[in-house]
Amino acid sequence: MAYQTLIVENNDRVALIRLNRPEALNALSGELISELAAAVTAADADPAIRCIVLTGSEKAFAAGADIKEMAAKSYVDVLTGDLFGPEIERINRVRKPIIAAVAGYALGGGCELAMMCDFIICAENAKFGQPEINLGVIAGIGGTQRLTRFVGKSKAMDMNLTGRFMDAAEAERSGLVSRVVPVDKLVDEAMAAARKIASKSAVATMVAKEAVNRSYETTLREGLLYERRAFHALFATEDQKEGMSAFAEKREAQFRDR
Ligand SMILES: CC(C)(O)CC(=O)SCCNC(=O)CCNC(=O)[C@H](O)C(C)(C)COP(=O)(O)OP(=O)(O)OC[C@H]1O[C@@H](n2cnc3c(N)ncnc32)[C@H](O)[C@@H]1OP(=O)(O)O
Repeated sequence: MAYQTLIVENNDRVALIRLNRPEALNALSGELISELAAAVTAADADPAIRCIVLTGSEKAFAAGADIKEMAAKSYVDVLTGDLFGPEIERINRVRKPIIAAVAGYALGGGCELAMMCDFIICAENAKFGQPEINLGVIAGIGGTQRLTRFVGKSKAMDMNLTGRFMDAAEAERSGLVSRVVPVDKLVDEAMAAARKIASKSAVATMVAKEAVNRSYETTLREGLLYERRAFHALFATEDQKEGMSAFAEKREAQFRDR
């Protein structure tokens, strides 16, 4: 499919999706967000793809929702049109792992989009923020909920109430990102992580993603039981036999996703 605001490359079982609206710092226009939802859904359905990497440019991952496009909308418009709702639901339903590779600004919806991914690798120049308060609104797709779970109440309040940005070092210290790398290594590092994930059992990978995400939505007791049962269930797969035999035989496992 041809996209106007994205560049999609499928490379060695990894879909690399680049947001591509440089003139607006990858602001999330209606067109961009619909194309992104379509691209991640297509990658999720493609049996040749095992992992997705989402990135932007060196200057901006994404500077948030497109303010100029939203400015004149009324309450009735955004409520009845469910602004962002359906597209974000589609992105959140992706079952394959998604890595956000963030350089430059990840603000508002950009920060929220990165947090929707399974983990974030960022460049040394990354800046995260929820500056919606400066526009007379609040975050609308995760900035008050996911950010609080990542960095705790105090920092999430600070960022949502003052609109201040967090740099890469603070983001790593706070647990928002998993690693920080030089800008020119960002995409290579994210692609290497994605290829590593692609080499594992796709069944175990999918179950692991679901189990970690479950920890956000349930009690510890329920989550631990869910995890244990999911672990037990993987003993019904050929990949469990292959993985454990390969360990004992001191060779690389050849997973077949069965
Ligand atoms: C998803 C929700 C519900 O949570 C809501 C949101 O996300 S609301 C949006 C939150 N984001 C912001 O408030 C960030 C807005 N952008 C900026 O503050 C600055 O652009 C900057 C600090 C990221 C970068 O500043 P600078 O380097 O000076 O570049 P600019 O000249 O400002 O920008 C270049 C160009 O991009 C356009 N731009 C930038 N951000 C947006 C945006 N969010 N929406 C629409 N357009 C954006 C900016 O207007 C410039 O274009 P021109 O005016 O020169 O044509």
